[in-house]
Amino acid sequence: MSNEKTIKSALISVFSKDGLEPIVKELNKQGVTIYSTGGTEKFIKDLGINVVPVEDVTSYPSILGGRVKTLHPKVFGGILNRQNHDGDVAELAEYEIPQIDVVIVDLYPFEKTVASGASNQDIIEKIDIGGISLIRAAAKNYADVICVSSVKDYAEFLELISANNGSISEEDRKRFAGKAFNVSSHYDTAIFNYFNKNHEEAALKISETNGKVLRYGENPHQRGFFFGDFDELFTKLHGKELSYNNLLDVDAAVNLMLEFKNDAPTFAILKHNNACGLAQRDTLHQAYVDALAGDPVSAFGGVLISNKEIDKATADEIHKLFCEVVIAPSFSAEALEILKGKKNRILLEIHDVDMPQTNVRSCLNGVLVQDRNNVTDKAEDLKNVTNTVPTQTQIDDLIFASKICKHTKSNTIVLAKNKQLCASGTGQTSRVDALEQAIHKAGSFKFDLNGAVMASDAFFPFPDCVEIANSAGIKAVIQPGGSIKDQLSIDFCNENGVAMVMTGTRHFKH
Ligand SMILES: NC(=O)c1ncn([C@@H]2O[C@H](COP(=O)(O)O)[C@@H](O)[C@H]2O)c1NC=O
Repeated sequence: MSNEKTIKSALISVFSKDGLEPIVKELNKQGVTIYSTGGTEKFIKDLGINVVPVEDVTSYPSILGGRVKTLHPKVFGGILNRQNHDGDVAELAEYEIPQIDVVIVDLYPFEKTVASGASNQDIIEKIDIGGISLIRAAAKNYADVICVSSVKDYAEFLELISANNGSISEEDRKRFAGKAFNVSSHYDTAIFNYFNKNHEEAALKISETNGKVLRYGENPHQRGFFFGDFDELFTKLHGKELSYNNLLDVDAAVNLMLEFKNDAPTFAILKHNNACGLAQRDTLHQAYVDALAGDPVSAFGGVLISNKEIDKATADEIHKLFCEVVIAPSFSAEALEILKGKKNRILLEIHDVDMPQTNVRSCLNGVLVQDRNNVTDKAEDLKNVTNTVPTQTQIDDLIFASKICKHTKSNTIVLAKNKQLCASGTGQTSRVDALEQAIHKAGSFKFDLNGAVMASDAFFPFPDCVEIANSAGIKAVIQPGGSIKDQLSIDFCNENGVAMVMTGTRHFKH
């Protein structure tokens, strides 16, 4: 190992004292001089270990309620000096500055304080100034100093110092410096985002510290990574590693099923981010059977999601299908046993947490950001625009179809009947193509579209869609409205006894 340095002194200033004890004991065993701040100093003293208060170095007390305690040339000189620089060494001696070889800091918990709903004043007080400066200084001077900036790194640091009698290589010091700048930049991002809640500054700062290298990206020749806290949303119960495409499907499935979160048992099957089967029934087993009937061909290799615990009867059915992922709020013990029967099948228990309220995607040489589409069409939002008004059953189906439509790639047309997805046209370049695709698909799986309803993600520019739908037996339509030619579609519906409602809300999904 190159340029090993033996630790002789350490500055420790931590908010949370968790996990510190073994480190302090090891440093003490190795005869390291420990400098420390108020609460940390007391913690170390209480362990019966010698510690030098940082005030003895600075000859200043902690002032302004702790806002200034380590911010002093004698502290930062001790960290930032270059040990191979004669001028620095001379100045250290001249000003009686002690050399500091290790800095261990745990910052004030800014993000946790914001998340707790604390007052602005409490949040401001949790902006760590001294700690972040110590981290940056120690990391900058990794040539001589090692910086431990997170509890997560304590175990590794302890191993390093125990294994080599307190001697640490430059590679390790540099690696820890990288970790330190990860901590400091994440911390500043959180602070900026708190100050920039209303986007006064035209800047986007995203900091995800839980990165994961995926097997590959969308295709095997592309690299892929996921940056996010998967474990916050799911408990993975079984199966292989999730791929890039699995993650996209899981995202689509979760967002779709949130529409039915509090409804009767609902089951959805997705392929390539779109629902190819979805049904709502009195039992989950029946919901699954009827979802699968929507398109048993596409369901092969799909992602499955339910809004209720998966029971044995449903698991028995699912087990007959080759599917990549099954997501549910919970699985009964028997269901789990059955579904684990396929080694690679991924089983995810979804937690009851909110999805992010912002969508981000790459665009040109930058990123596009928008609010989440939080509008779900409800019965009270529907405006009857035709002489024929929909029946209650049709209204239920219209809302059901509109929820699926909202989560299907544009242009889309969704056909549904009795709370079952009959077929959809997805991602088509014209609305007529989407409708014709849906009718054709419904025909291939022997759906009788007489009495089915149609949902469209955006308005009908011409009356052609209602004309085609009527010919297929569809008698109720939901769409946002807003075309200058809306009246042509309304007139056709009136002449043919079709009920049409408008929502006023477009649900494009590109
Ligand atoms: N003001 C300073 O000079 C200063 N120096 C270190 N701190 C922080 O004080 C905390 C430790 O305080 P204590 O040892 O008193 O429990 C750490 O979170 C550390 O990041 C400071 N506090 C905030 O900026």
